[in-house]
Amino acid sequence: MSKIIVKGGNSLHGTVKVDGAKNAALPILAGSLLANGKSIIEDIPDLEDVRVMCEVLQSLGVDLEYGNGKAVVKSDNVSGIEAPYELVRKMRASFLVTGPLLAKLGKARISLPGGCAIGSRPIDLHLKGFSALGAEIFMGHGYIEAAAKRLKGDRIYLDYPSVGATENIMMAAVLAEGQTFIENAAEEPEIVDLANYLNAMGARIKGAGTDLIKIEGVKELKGVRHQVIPDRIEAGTYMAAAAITRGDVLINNVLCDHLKSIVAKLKETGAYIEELPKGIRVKMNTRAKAVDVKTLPYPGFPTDMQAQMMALLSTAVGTSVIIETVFENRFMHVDELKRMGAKIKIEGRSAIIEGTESLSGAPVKATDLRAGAALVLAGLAAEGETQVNNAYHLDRGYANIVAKLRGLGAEIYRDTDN
Ligand SMILES: CC(=O)N[C@H]1[C@@H](OP(=O)(O)OP(=O)(O)OC[C@H]2O[C@@H](n3ccc(=O)[nH]c3=O)[C@H](O)[C@@H]2O)O[C@H](CO)[C@@H](O)[C@@H]1O
Ligand SMILES: C=C(OP(=O)(O)O)C(=O)O
Repeated sequence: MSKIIVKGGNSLHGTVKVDGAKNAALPILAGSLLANGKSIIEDIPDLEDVRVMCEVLQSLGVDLEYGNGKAVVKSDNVSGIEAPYELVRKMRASFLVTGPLLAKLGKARISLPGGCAIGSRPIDLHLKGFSALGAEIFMGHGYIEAAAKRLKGDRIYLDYPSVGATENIMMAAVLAEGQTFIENAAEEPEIVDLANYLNAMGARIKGAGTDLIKIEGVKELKGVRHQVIPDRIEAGTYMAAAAITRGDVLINNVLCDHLKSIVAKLKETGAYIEELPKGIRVKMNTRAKAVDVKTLPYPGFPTDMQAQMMALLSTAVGTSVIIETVFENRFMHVDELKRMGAKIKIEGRSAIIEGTESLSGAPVKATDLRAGAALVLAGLAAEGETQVNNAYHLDRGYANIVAKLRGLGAEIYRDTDN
């Protein structure tokens, strides 16, 4: 089981480049199932989750080559309809093949994703959407089966603006008969990127990025070339790394428009931030000031940055409150940060963080991807050595994190022997 070892105390300086967005690449790869002909998808991050999605697609009969940030995909001969337990249990986002399979082949059999370390994560909204489009849904033996001869457009109101449900329903609706309206849709930039890819393939989607998405079904989609947007969460993590180490870092390949809530909160902590056409510079001279944060669907503060922000606020002057509204159990990093000397109390969905001048390095354990990132950030600022165990969680979402941080002057390495 691999560990990341961090010796804290170095301020980070220099330039780091962000990769393509995991949360855009995954639905886009799933969406490539819908096309005939070749799609070339570029700026795909080199991540474990991407490799799992490629395995899922290949198991369905997709002709897929992946390497050096590029996937060449041909889905003309897809005949498989099943995403098995062995793959879905590795990555929940595998469930995103359901909409495309249902649209293209009229059938899908997918292992139920189940919960994970951050919450129970039901899929009721995805299924409600498929049913509204005319699919019959059966559940049994840990699998969901959905079937429809041809889906028919409808008006679907999401009780919550779920990212995955919006994407899955959008992908199901692009080949449906007639018009579909998704109301209270999620507005994340990754949904816009997926819609741009599908529209380039010939889909007719309007309103992606707003809470009302209109889809006019078409008969066929054709493969195209597409470049995945930069990862705003990876960018935010390096921004927080600059702030927690009181460094000065230029983060390249970012879209500042996608980072507004993160920029606003970091500015409140006292960071100097300079937005450039394709980059963002974060400089911090003093200890952060305490701030309050509430996670919300986009354009609110992202839940995927909550743990990293908590690491920073653990070292702030004053008391901060973080309210996590998106996932019911996304505070698993708290006990680990406390082992490093952080003073945090949980009250329901709120974490009350009394900033402390210094954290102390300790052996800790990543419980999920962003918890792992938060512990690495805390380790960068802590006195002495921090060992982040179960570091494989970080490989789901951060390509080359150790090399990137080392390039900024961090003393960090990976120990794969244990
Ligand atoms: C691969 C990917 O893009 N993952 C992101 C996606 O996850 P994901 O798409 O799973 O997140 P959702 O937006 O669907 O989930 C948000 C909330 O809605 C609830 N819910 C969701 C679906 C449903 O059918 N019923 C239901 O109750 C979830 O349990 C959760 O409490 O958006 C999350 C919220 O920004 C991010 O943290 C994840 O990084
Ligand atoms: C929660 C995350 O991903 P997933 O939805 O794939 O679990 C994340 O990226 O922080």
